[in-house]
Amino acid sequence: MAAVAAAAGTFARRMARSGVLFPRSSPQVWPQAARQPPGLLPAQRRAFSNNKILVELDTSSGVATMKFKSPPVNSLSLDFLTEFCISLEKLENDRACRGLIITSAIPRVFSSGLDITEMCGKSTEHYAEFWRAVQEMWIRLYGSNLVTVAAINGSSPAGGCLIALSCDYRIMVENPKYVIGLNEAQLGIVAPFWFKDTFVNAVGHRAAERSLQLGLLHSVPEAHRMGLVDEVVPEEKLQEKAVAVMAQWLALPDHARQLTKSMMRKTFRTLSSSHPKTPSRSHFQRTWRC
Ligand SMILES: CC/C=C\CCC/C=C/C(=O)SCCNC(=O)CCNC(=O)[C@H](O)C(C)(C)COP(=O)(O)OP(=O)(O)OC[C@H]1O[C@@H](n2cnc3c(N)ncnc32)[C@H](O)[C@@H]1OP(=O)(O)O
Repeated sequence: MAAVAAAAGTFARRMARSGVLFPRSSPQVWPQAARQPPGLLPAQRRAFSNNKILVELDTSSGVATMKFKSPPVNSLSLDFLTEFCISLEKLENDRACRGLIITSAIPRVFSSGLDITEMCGKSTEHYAEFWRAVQEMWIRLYGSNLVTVAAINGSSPAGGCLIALSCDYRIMVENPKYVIGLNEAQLGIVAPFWFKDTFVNAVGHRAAERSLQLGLLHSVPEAHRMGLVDEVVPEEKLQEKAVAVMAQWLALPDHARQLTKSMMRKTFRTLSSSHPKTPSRSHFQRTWRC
């Protein structure tokens, strides 16, 4: 318990050092981008970056694109998760931003999921901090007020799939080599219940039960058929499609869409507010035999 509290403090300090203010206090009002003072021509693009993630915000459309750029496979390390939360928080606090497209700058991989090296041979405090960061990433993304579109341009197992599932809409590139799913059971581990709930929410109970028990990684057509991804496109059309989908979602008043999203995801937010327990150090070590 003390380790979890210490981890929460460390994570909060990392976020605070970033200069990010949170939590967001009031819902945005539509349309953000139209509320620029008349006569002032704002810079159309803003960008910020760290060594894991690049973010570009087009202030004229209100749409930001977040690109994962952490070679070799965009694994979700503690640093990555921290940078992710900081970047998301910055966008949430930017009145010019209404929508976020998440994609990868690494060829063939969207994200390989949780960084396995973070879960081996580390201290209790480290596991607690890491686990806290995993939960925080999900809570913030799943509960985000922004319209979130996952433009999945590569394989996306386990935690990578969770990121996609936490978005409002998923578009995946058609490629016979790409797979997506919660494959934890194949690794001999159990997907945490909030991974499972997010999955069930997208594909329904029966499909989730089969897929999770077998730890399946689905091909793109299969993922599309079962509703794990909403749309499939050729690689060269991905960005154009993501922008078109975003425009469709942003055509609605923010407050109505946000309240609806919040209503749909409320059960999860209630669950998450109690911060599911961190697995113990011995659990990590037994799981990964390290
Ligand atoms: C106690 C814990 C309790 C519960 C946890 C439950 C929740 C767990 C969620 C997770 O997300 S666990 C992680 C699950 N992830 C995977 O199973 C993915 C494994 N990786 C792959 O399938 C492939 O790497 C790929 C993403 C499809 C990419 O394939 P590619 O052929 O392009 O690359 P390659 O396999 O050669 O890998 C390159 C390089 O990257 C390292 N790697 C891969 N995945 C991870 C990872 N998740 N974490 C850390 N490192 C990873 C891999 O070892 C290679 O390293 P090397 O070059 O040094 O050998």
